[in-house]
Amino acid sequence: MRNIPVYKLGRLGIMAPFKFAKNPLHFLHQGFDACGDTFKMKLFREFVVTRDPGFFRHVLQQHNRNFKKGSSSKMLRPVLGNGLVTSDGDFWLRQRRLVQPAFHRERLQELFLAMGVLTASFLDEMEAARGKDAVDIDAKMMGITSDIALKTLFGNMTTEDKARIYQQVNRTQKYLVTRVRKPYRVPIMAINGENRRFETDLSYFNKLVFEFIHQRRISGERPNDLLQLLLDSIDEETGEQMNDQQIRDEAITMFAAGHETSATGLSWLLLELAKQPEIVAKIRLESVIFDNVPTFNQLMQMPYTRQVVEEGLRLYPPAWTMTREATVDQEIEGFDVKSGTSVFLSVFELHRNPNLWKDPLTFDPDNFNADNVKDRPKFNYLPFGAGPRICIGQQFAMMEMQLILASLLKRFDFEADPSHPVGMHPQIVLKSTNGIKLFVR
Ligand code: HEM
Repeated sequence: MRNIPVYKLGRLGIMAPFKFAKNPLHFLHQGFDACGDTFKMKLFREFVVTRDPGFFRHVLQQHNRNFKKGSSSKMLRPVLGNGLVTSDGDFWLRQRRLVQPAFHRERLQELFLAMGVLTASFLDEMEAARGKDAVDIDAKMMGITSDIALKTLFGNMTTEDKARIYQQVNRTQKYLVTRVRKPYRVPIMAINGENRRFETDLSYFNKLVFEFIHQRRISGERPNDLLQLLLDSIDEETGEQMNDQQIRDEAITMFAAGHETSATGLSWLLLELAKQPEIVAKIRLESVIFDNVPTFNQLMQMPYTRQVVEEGLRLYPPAWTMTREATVDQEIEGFDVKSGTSVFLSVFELHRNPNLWKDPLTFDPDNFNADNVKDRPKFNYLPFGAGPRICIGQQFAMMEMQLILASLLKRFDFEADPSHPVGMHPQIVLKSTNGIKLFVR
């Protein structure tokens, strides 16, 4: 068996956690440059970091039972509870069986109607920005995708509650990421009010969600949204249903997993397309079949738009990393991996791995034309993960991103703001440093 190359952090190793916290993408990239597609490094504790598709296959699919979610999910548990993203083992399997039917194709087609209505009014909102100062496109995308997530999950909600949720989600994410990336700040957070604010945000959010569940149970109404599907779902084997706490955990998990990911993916795409008029022209050619926003069937007739979204998720994968913890000693791709090892699967680097992609840094939707897709091994491209824990909302997200992208580009031109440089700033999802600003024309 081979030894895993060690990423030597040198005499400045003591600074490594700070360097990692400041720019994790650059830090890891240097590791791959120095060691190849898999390496070991010690950052508070030992990690195996990889961009080797064989490793992804082993961990996510072939031997997925040899791993658990590990410390990454512990960080999210205070907010997501024991929902699909954070649970493991039999409990996870049972929940997955209960939630899966909510994402069947016919259900999604029904949810698509709500997405279309919200996208149409979003276009009118964007109209107000035409010809004015550059807009914060991240904020706009978070606005529409959280509107869609809240509507498809809970039905109607007041504007005030929506605005508060939006603000709290941002704060909560920063809080959780800081605790993991900068553990030296944890004691400060206990005294500077950050812990207290987090608790207050969370209890407001919980109260709101439990109230939604309660109201729905007593109202006798049965709207077509995800909350209703969660309330109705029955485990076929045991006949059991979810209690309020489980429904709360799954609903918040879907909200958390399901809107910032799509929003970030769309923001990066719009920034990229602001530099790619030929690609925009091709999307517009496909868009002649609809007027304002496409129907579900029209969207299915727009393969190039789909390719553009897929390429966006390659170069800017919102879920830029997945982590697991080995639960047994094992051999992975010839390497000896001990039980308890944390494995850091870098989706970002997998998608830019020069050994797997021709011109990996060039935005090229033809990477996803039928011929190229046919010839590509499945584990070279994993924006939604793989194996039993593959993203449950994959189809929902693809539909949503194509719908919003095609509708926006049909009506508007976007232009980057040269006075606002953009860098990548990975948090739980691959955010930008200071937001993305675009002129709307
Ligand atoms: C562009 C948008 C999205 C991306 C890139 C994305 C990516 C991912 C990835 C990579 C995973 C696997 C994580 C792992 O194995 O550790 C995942 C899991 C998950 N995603 Fe998504 N996701 C997106 C949208 C959504 C949406 C719209 C929903 C729900 C409405 C959703 C709900 C979930 C859930 C519940 C899981 C956990 C599944 C399980 O462990 O059984 N995601 N997602």
